[in-house]
Amino acid sequence: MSVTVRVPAKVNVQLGVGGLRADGFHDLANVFFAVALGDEVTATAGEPGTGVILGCTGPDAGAVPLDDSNLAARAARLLAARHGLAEPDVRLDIAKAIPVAGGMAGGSADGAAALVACDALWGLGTPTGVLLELAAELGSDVPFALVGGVALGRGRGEILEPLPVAGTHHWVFAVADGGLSTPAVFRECDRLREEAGTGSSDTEVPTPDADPALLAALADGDTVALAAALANDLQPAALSLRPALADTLRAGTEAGALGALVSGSGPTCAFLAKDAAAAEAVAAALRASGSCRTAHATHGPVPGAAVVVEA
Ligand SMILES: C[C@](O)(CO)[C@H](O)COP(=O)(O)OP(=O)(O)OC[C@H]1O[C@@H](n2ccc(N)nc2=O)[C@H](O)[C@@H]1O
Ligand SMILES: Nc1ncnc2c1ncn2[C@@H]1O[C@H](COP(=O)(O)OP(=O)(O)OP(=O)(O)O)[C@@H](O)[C@H]1O
Repeated sequence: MSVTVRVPAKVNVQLGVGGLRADGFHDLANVFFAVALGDEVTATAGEPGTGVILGCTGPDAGAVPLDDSNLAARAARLLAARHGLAEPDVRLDIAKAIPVAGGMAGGSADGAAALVACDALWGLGTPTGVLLELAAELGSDVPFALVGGVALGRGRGEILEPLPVAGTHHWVFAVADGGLSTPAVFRECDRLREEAGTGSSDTEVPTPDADPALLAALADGDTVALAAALANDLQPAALSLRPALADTLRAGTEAGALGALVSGSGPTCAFLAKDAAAAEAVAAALRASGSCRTAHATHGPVPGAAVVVEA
């Protein structure tokens, strides 16, 4: 028996970053937006004693660790342990479309998908609240991949409030060569704040809040207003570590994108386009510009991790 779950990538349409907390995390005002570009994770019952076996396909499969650090494997073990089950015998096959270490929460998405797939495969019926708790244990971005749509994440991003939205927005994602480490980007953000003399701790940096203009644009389905309100406090840090991203942002804007920003911790760059045809044109221009490895047009918001096939 096997269960396949489809799970979205995210872009942060606002990423307000507070000061460094004593536990090493930053308080966020994190407006997550789920896009149709996504992974699929298939969980298949394994023979007794085989343990957790991982597989990954897709152009970037070689960059995905197929060991115990993989978030899909960690999710399967965490769910089994929560139900008092022994080491699970399960094969997890990841069809990878989300850029790896790209700031689009690809590993987190696979963790969320594995929770949902194993829950269905093992007939556990785990309540949503418990799945969200397990997701938060796996990482700050994992709960949103379960929920999808558009949501405001507070705390380190795991305390979610779904946001009212209207309509569909068309996005382009420019994928860079190589990834950026999320902790390194947060560290660079702190370093730049120290350098600017504003301080970097949570006693010095005000707690961020969601921008009312951004929330109104999302509620109204107004792409032009959303493009004007896009904001990412990690963008200066990502640009400092990878200055060439400025060329990518410029290339997409020159190709007619309404708005541009670095996605989360980067290095993927995200562009809003006025409609599907404009998104395809921006993606083609970005591919031709030589300022990124490839570019994908997609849309959102879309739902969170959900079963698509049970066989
Ligand atoms: C940049 C974002 O993708 C925006 O959604 C997330 O904040 C990152 O979420 P994530 O990759 O799930 O991060 P986690 O696995 O929870 O944490 C990895 C590391 O990122 C840093 N981190 C993460 C989240 C947060 N609110 N503050 C942080 O400082 C910490 O150094 C942490 O040790
Ligand atoms: N299933 C997975 N897919 C991809 N990377 C994974 C996975 N599990 C663990 N990893 C590890 O996590 C690192 C970060 O990968 P990921 O693709 O999640 O980055 P990201 O999209 O930048 O994350 P975020 O946006 O949540 O900060 C990878 O370099 C890899 O070592």
